[in-house]
Amino acid sequence: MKYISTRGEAPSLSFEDVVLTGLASDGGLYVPESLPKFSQEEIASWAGLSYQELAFKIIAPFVAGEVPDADLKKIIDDSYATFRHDAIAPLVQTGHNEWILELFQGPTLAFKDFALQFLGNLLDYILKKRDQKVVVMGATSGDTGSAAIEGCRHCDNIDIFILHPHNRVSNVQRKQMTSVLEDNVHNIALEGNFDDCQNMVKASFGDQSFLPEGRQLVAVNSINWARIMAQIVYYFYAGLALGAPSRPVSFSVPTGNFGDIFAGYLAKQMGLPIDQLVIATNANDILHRCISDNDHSKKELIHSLAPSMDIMVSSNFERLLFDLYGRDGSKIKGLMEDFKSGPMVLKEEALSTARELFSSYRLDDDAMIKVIEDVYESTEYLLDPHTAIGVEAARKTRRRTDIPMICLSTAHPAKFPEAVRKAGQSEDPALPHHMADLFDREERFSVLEKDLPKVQSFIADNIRA
Ligand SMILES: Cc1ncc(COP(=O)(O)O)c(C=O)c1O
Ligand SMILES: N[C@@H](CCOP(=O)(O)O)C(=O)O
Repeated sequence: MKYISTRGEAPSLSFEDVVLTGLASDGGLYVPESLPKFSQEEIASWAGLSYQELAFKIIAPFVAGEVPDADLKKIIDDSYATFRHDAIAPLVQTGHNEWILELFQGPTLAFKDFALQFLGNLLDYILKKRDQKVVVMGATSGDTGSAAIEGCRHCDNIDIFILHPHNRVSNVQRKQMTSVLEDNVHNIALEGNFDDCQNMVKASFGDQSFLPEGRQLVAVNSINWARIMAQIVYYFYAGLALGAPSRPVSFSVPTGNFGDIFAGYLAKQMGLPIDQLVIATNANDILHRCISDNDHSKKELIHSLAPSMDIMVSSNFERLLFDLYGRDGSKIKGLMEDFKSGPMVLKEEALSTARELFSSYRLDDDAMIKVIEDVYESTEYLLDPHTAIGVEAARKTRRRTDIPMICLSTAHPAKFPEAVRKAGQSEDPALPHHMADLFDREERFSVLEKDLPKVQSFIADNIRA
């Protein structure tokens, strides 16, 4: 299996090399040269497999033997051993044929654990085998950071630097990151927004000369292919649990960087019968505007009560565009260059395919709060703000009620007490037992200006020998 860049100029890479990178050298994102495809019979034969067994079936073709099967199975087993629910991704019914897929049962209470506990173990394995040390640099709007830190904190061969927007993540999210005090973990609170953090990460991948000799950057954001790959699994898992492939299923996905829903799109290309894929956005609605009005233009980022989705430039949209433009890297290069200085306008054919593939909907904070209230009143189920956006987007855009609609619950409500209180809850939702003392833990982080050379010197100064 080879991995190629969406901008067509960077060298193709093997699986292990693609895991050890982030952006391609031409600024593009890596994707597999071709996707594994599964027949309906093969998918049907997976009914009843455990999450870990299914993960192996789906991930192994992408690894293509570069990691021996027994080692890959162990990495998968270790990665999901820390989840709090035996089903790993349990389903809960909230309405007629409407389901919540709880993706927050991992150690840091968000869907990011599915890929990042796996990526942490995979990196540890590859780096030990190669006797190599790397620098992980990531940007977070709150959830990727803690999941990546949890996945990498025990890796001797990794120094990890996570940039979060100062005062723009919830207190629980900040504490989860900044109370990890291992020598190899560094939190930077950047005086800027998530897009500023993400831009710094991307710029640093483009020019890594600030690093000591022999070190390279590795991404933990969804620009890293391994993130997307691991997220494909739960689409198959939920689909199989609700009758696929004998019947289709639909998904609604709270969306920011477009990684999670892109994994759903890939599951569909690989053979899972998916009817609808709903892009659910908060007020930072560039993707909804793009699908509904062909308006993919940047606006000022809004600070919302679903802060993890406060993202304007959705990195993984480029991976979809690559497919929509016939996998022609030169066209994507041109589009992305134009987008630096103005809106991106999709050509008619690409837009109409995107509209066949995706529905979209946007919710602002007031509407989202009302959904948390209403769902709690009718079911006593407490949604987190991001999930609430997904649930309402599903209800508003659903075409067929005879097809199960699965709303991805991307975070635990305890991470966002502010929104939950506004939705009428008299107490903050309880944190799980392993985090009960979170607010008593010591914190360590550095506040830095939005200045790339300063951030890069901070990183260079703190890399262990
Ligand atoms: C809780 C939560 N929901 C939804 C999203 C959006 O996911 P994606 O960026 O993969 O679109 C994120 C982060 O991006 C998140 O942390
Ligand atoms: N919501 C994310 C933003 C980063 O997205 P990623 O999936 O590309 O890592 C976060 O919580 O950090």
